[in-house]
Amino acid sequence: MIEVKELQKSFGKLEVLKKVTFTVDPGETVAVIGPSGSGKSTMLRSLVHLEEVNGGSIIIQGQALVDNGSYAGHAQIKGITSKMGMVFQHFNLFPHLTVRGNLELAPRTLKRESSSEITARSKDLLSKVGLADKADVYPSMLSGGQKQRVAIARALMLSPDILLFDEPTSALDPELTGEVLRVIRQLAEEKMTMIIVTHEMNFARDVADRIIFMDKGEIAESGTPEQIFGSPRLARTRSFLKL
Ligand SMILES: Nc1ncnc2c1ncn2[C@@H]1O[C@H](COP(=O)(O)OP(=O)(O)OP(=O)(O)O)[C@@H](O)[C@H]1O
Repeated sequence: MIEVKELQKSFGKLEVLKKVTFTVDPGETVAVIGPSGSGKSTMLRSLVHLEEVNGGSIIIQGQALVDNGSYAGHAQIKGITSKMGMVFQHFNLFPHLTVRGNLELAPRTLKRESSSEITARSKDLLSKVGLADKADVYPSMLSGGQKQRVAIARALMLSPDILLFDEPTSALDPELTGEVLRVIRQLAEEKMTMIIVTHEMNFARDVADRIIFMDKGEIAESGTPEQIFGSPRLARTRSFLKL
């Protein structure tokens, strides 16, 4: 369970998040849509402590990352964020490591399990994203869609309870988005808890259990895909979506 309460964030005088409140249940896939600059990425980055907020609370599986504007201690923050994986728009792979090296770096640094267990999981996860034959190549040899699938496999290496995606297909040529969305769809079917910031409206409609529409730092509207895409009451979303 993710609970976000009255989250506030400003960059200087610019108020980017204005008391944003929502919850995500275990196993739920939530898509976050909205115009450019509405605060979607800032909200997502706050959940994994890549941004520090100025007010409000973020409670992940009952543990407060930030409670009424006060951050938990370093160890608790590390414990909470280690349960979350993040996939970025620009993949953020390490160029000097092979695909396998990218997947295995974090688990090998943490040394929580044996080398052979780590190798076995990276092999499994590369098969899961359809890249079993790419283990030993460097990211520069891969297409954008392949890079993003490696990034998803890497995020899964630490067996996260929650996966966050920040516009995972926005940097891809249109013909490469399908292969990435297929992997995310499979994770949704497996009931991974996910928040996906996306501009892919058809994907949001097909895969999300719930859609949050952000506008000017606020949650303007939220609901099931049927409500968002079908209801005449959701006028702001419908106008944004040009429905
Ligand atoms: N580090 C920063 N310093 C100053 N302003 C920032 C910073 N990061 C984001 N902003 C500003 O905060 C606002 C919200 O940005 P954010 O990236 O969260 O929006 P977004 O909804 O994800 O937009 P997009 O769909 O274009 O990615 C924007 O006006 C942006 O310029």
